[in-house]
Amino acid sequence: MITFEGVTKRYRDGTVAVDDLSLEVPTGAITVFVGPSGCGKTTSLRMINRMIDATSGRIALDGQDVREIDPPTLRRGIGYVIQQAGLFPHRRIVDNVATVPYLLGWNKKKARARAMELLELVGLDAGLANRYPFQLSGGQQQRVGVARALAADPPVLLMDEPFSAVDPVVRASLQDELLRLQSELRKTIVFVTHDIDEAVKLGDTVAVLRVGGRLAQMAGPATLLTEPADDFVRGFLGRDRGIRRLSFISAKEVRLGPAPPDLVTGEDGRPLGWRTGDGLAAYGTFDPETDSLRAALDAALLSPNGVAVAVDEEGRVRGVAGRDAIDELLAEYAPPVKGAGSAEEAPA
Ligand SMILES: Nc1ncnc2c1ncn2[C@@H]1O[C@H](COP(=O)(O)OP(=O)(O)OP(=O)(O)O)[C@@H](O)[C@H]1O
Repeated sequence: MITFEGVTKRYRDGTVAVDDLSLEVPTGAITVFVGPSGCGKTTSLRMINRMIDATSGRIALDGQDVREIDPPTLRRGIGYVIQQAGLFPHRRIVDNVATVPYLLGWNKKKARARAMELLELVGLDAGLANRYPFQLSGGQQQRVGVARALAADPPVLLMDEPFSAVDPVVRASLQDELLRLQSELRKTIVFVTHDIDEAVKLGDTVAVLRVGGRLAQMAGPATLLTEPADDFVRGFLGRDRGIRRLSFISAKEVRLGPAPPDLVTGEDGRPLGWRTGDGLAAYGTFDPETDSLRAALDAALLSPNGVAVAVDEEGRVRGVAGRDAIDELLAEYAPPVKGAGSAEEAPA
């Protein structure tokens, strides 16, 4: 566990970047620091591995004050991933990943073998190992950055906007990959982002900071979306807060009706499309057993007639949900925001 106890950072010019911050980062889970630009996210993160020292207060790692641990020892147990990966441009990918093992004095063979293992772990082809960073896409470089941070198997990982320099599609796949990795590795991860969607997707716990480095609210994503602490948090979550919340509600609740005859299915029971005058139109599907209400809504929006097709795990049609069935649940879980106050500070 990482504990912040009344931590303040005042820079030399008098800027108070973090003000009396107290919070706990649980072991083996992802804690996201989110908030508008300049709210002290990066400063808070870097005080953990002492790239920045706190002005006052205490940060402890499993009970030990980080100021009592010399920085190289401290950083050996803390992986660090930054935006645009920060790879060494003149080192091959394999040697970039092996950076920390080399520093730890491992022999080259062992360090490279570990690097190859890690490349596989983050989903990169072994054929990329001998390339240089500029020969990789942005998304691949970011994966290398994650592999490098994991090289010495540190229990703690600090990630500072690691996916913000890549396009939204690559970004979503990097996020999915991180969640997959985390389900295996169970690291203590502190993840900084200014993107609330990324925060609620990745965080087991989300800490919302406001400018001045003050904690506005710390909660699990579902609680954050349902019970924002104040107008600032409500404003930061945005007007589509209700829609985001749907991701945390099971689609099992959607009332299904029988599939109408104009839904054409194949012999295997899988949908082929909606019959129209001149062919088949697109359809959207969701699996009520595993998907969220958000997926059901997306499926309804994808179909020209607004009807979502419910399928089983094999993709076979189980029934359909019309907009009325989905609207019933939307009215319950995502009612229109009444009299939402304006945020003190606009989100980044
Ligand atoms: N070395 C420094 N000297 C003076 N002020 C600084 C320094 N580094 C950061 N700051 C200020 O401290 C505040 C917090 O900065 P920080 O980088 O921690 O915020 P952030 O939330 O990570 O922002 P962003 O999302 O824009 O990266 C900002 O007002 C910033 O200008």
